[in-house]
Amino acid sequence: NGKHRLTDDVERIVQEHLQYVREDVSNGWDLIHQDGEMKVYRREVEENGIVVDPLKCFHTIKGVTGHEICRYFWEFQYRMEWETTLDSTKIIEALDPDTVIFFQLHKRVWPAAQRDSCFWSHIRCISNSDEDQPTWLVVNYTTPHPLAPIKSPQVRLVANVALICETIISEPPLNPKDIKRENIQCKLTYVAFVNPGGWVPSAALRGVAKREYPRFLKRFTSYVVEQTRNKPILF
Ligand SMILES: CCCc1ccc(-c2ccc(S(=O)(=O)CCO)cc2)cc1[C@H]1C[C@H]1c1ccccn1
Repeated sequence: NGKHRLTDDVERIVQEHLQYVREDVSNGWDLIHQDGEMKVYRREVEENGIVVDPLKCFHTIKGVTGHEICRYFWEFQYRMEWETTLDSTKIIEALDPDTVIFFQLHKRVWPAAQRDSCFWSHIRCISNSDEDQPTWLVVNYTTPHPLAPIKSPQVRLVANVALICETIISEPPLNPKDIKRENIQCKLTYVAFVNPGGWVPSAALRGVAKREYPRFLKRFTSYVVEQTRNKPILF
């Protein structure tokens, strides 16, 4: 794909996430939610009195591929179908076929001021030779943009989010064409570093995050299972 002004930034952040996704959550992370295969962990971190808790979620979803999960997460046209925490979303620039810039208005989290976000969103397939299936990922990373001016009373949040997916095929048939959805599953890791961009009562923000992240991940993954149920498998 074509080189653009953010090519180097995208490469650097993608590589950072590929390192970070391997770090285990044994020390310093609290398990804040578990629901079947979904496990949500959080570290309590404050920067200048602002809660910036990193979040890490592991989930295994039967019947879908990592490419399908990443595709529905990245594509603009599905966003408002699964995202319940947004007032609006739009693409303000396309940098290449796999990298676009979003501008989003987030629903107000009382008593905080309304947040908006502007981030590049990049989707990529990483073929790891030893594994049979490639890794698919999406990274959303805050960036300034002339078409997303910071306008009071909205507060610009700072987000660095990655969705990294592996596809597992159990009992692979001799002919890949015979693979059925009951033989595939996606193992996903979702990491979110969100700085609310201005002071929010820490207890309130921690409560919203503890409720909203599991809800959003459950809703999003269920949405992809529904949307792909009778469609050919996208590897
Ligand atoms: C005051 C700031 C609140 C707040 C704003 C925004 C976000 C947030 C940003 C980006 C992404 S995403 O995964 O990149 C999907 C893009 O649409 C998810 C969540 C999180 C919170 C924190 C509160 C947590 C939360 C988590 C999930 C959904 C909504 N809110």
